[in-house]
Amino acid sequence: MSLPIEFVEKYKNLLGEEESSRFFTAIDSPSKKGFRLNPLKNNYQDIQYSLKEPIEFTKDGYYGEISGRDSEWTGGYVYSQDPSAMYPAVSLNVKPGDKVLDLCAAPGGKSTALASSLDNSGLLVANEISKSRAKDLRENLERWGATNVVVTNESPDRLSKKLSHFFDKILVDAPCSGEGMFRKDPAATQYWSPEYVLTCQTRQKEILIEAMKMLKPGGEIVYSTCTYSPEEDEEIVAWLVENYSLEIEPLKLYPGMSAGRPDWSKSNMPELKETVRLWFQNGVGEGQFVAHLKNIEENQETSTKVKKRKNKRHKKSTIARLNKDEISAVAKVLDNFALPSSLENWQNEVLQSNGHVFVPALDPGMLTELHVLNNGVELGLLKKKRFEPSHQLAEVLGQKEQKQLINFEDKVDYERYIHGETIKVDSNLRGFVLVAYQNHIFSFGKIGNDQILKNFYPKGLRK
Ligand SMILES: C[S@@+](CC[C@H](N)C(=O)[O-])C[C@H]1O[C@@H](n2cnc3c(N)ncnc32)[C@H](O)[C@@H]1O
Repeated sequence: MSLPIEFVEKYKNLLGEEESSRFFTAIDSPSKKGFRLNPLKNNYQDIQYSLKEPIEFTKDGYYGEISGRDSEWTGGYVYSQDPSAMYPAVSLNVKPGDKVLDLCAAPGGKSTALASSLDNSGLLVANEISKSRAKDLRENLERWGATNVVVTNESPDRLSKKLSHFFDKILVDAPCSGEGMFRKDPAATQYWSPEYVLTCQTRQKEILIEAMKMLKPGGEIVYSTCTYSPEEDEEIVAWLVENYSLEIEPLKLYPGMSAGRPDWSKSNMPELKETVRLWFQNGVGEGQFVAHLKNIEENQETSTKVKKRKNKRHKKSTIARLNKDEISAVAKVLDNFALPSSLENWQNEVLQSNGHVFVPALDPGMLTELHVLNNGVELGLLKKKRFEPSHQLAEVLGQKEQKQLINFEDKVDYERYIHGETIKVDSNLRGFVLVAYQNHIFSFGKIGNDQILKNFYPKGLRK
C-alpha cells in the first residue's frame, strides 16, 4: 500500500525499526472480519454462521463474515463489525437501567452493542450529526429491535443545550484521521496529513466539551478513535484530565491489546498507560484506541431548564394521547402478538403525532426543537379507524416467539419477499402476520381470503 511519507516517518520514529516493520507489513495483510449477535432476539444463537471463533473480550462477538442479504441480517440477529471496534462499547460497562448517550453513533456498530447491554431497560440516545449517516443509524437500530432507543440527528452543542448533565454513561467514538482504517479502506490514506491530524484533534475537543456538559456527576465516559495518532489519542485524554474532574479508569488488556503510551503525550501522565491501543500487527482487528474515564465531581449543578421548558413546549407540539377508539384499533392488531415485557403497558404510555402511534423512550417534551428520527417504538400508523403496524414493530416483535407468523420454508420465497413481491401462502391466518425465514422475523405482511401474503417490507429496504 502506498502510504504518505510523513506517516511512515512518524511511525518509524514512534515505534522503532522492528515494531514499525511489523506494523507496515500488517497494513498490507488482509483485514479480520467479525460480527456480533443480538441477544435481544428470540433464540438469537439460532443462525447459520459459525460461532466457533468467539472474540474473547466480548459477550456476543465472533470472527467471521456475514451477508447483508441473509435473514439473520434483515431480522437484526447480526451486525457486521470490526473486532477491535467492539472494545469501546464493552469498555463503557453499560448495565440495564443506565441512561446512555452515543454521541457520534452512525452507522451504529457501537449503539447496537450498547442497546444489547441495556436489555430494553434505561435509555440509549444515539446521535449522529450527518443527515445521511443518521438515516443508516436509524435503520440499523430499527433492525436491532430494542424498545428504549432515541435516534437524533444533531450537532453535539444543540444536544447539550437540551440534555444537560443527563447521562450516566457517554460514548464518544470520535471522528478521526482514521489511520486504523488504512488497511480496510486504503482510500483513507488520501486524506491524511499532519495538518489533518491536528484538525481532527480540534474537532475532538469541541465534541468532548459538549459531551462533558451532558455527563452526570459520577458519570462515565469512553473516548475512542480508530486512529493511532497520539495527538488524537493520549493527548486528548491528557487534555480531558487536565481540564475536567475526570479520572482515568483502568481498562483490561486482553491478548492482542497494548497499553496506551504516556511517553507519546506532552503531559507524560502515567495513568495514560491504563488506556488501550489495538494495533494491526497484534491480530485482533483494525486499529483502535480506547480510554475510560470517570467524572469524580460530586455535586454538579444539574440544569432545570429541561423541566421548565417541558410543559410549555409540549402544549404547542402535535403530540397527543389516543382516544378510546384509537386505542382499541391499535389493540385489535397488537393483541395477536406476544409483546416484550417493556411494551406490556403500552396503553398507559402510548402517544401519537400526525397519526404515527409510538411508545416513547423519552418524554418528547425534552426533545422539542431537536431532529428526532425515532423515539422509542413506533407501533404504527392510524388511518381513520384502521391501524397499520410499523416495520419497527415487526423487528421489536422478533424478541418473542410468535404464533401469528408465516415462516418461509423456501429461500426463494424469502428472496422474493425482500424484493417486494406478494406470495401465495397455504395458511388459515388472516390479517396482519409477522413474516420470517428460518424463524428470523424480518417484516409484517397481510393475508386476505385469497391467501395472498401482501408485502409490507418497506420499499426503501427492498433488495
Ligand atoms: C468513527 S465514526 C462513528 C462510528 C460509530 N460509532 C459506529 O460504531 O458505528 C464518527 C462519527 O462522527 C460523526 N461526526 C463528524 N463530525 C462530527 C462532529 N463535529 N460532531 C459529532 N459527530 C461528528 C461522523 O459523521 C461519524 O459518523
